[in-house]
Amino acid sequence: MSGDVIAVRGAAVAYGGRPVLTGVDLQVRGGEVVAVLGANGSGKSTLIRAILGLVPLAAGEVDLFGTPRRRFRQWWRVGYVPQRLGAGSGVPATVREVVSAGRLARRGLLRPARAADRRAVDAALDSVGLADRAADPVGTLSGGQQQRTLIARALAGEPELLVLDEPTAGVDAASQEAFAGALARFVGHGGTVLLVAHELGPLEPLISRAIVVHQGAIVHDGAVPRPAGHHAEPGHDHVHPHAPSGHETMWGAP
Ligand SMILES: Nc1ncnc2c1ncn2[C@@H]1O[C@H](COP(=O)(O)OP(=O)(O)OP(=O)(O)O)[C@@H](O)[C@H]1O
Repeated sequence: MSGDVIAVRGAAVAYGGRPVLTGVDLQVRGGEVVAVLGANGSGKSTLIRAILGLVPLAAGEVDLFGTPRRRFRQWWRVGYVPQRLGAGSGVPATVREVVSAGRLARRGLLRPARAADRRAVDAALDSVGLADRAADPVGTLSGGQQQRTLIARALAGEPELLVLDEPTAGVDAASQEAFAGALARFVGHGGTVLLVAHELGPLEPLISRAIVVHQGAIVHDGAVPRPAGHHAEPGHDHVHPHAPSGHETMWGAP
């Protein structure tokens, strides 16, 4: 039994027989903020989805909070922010409704919301700077604000571990700053973070460790690597989460 929040040993994932991750070992300890970097298609999202059990492992093991993931039931301890809201879902939910959904794992579906639930939702909205938009339909928000809504939904559950897939990809500067602030507060309260990032931007000072995924394997685990090539130039403004193939990212080949 380890004190790791996440422990991955020898993990492999294949889609339709095609290996996408192989031989992945990763430990994340309590209080760490670990960034998962790598070129488009390298397997970053697949890694975090495998950790959460959203895609099956072809080999290897994952433990969450010291429990084999197959037996892990305490999902309120984990907040997950997927890559983006489904475009044009047409659901006219308000920001507060979406964020309140983050309380469900805490309170169970049948028990009515209590003051503590409302407080947690208010705190989460505040933390991402959306308190004044709480009553607005999510669809009227900018992409960055919608992304912040998903982050608030995860924070509302008061998780111990936050797993985020490209939380700032294609997001405006104000939303990036708001997210960095929310993350700093979460970490300040002892939270643990695993996040996929294309570029770190204002998150960089918060990152305690970076791993780089290249062609389905972890090729670096340690300090945040230095940006390379033209992406390192001041003023380079990369906002495309999914660059066309052939376009090298700043975290490209090791
Ligand atoms: N559901 C799926 N079915 C089949 N192949 C998939 C599926 N999801 C991802 N892949 C493929 O697996 C590989 C890794 O994808 P993944 O999304 O993990 O990469 P990524 O590093 O997160 O990329 P990006 O930065 O573009 O999000 C890619 O070649 C991708 O096309």
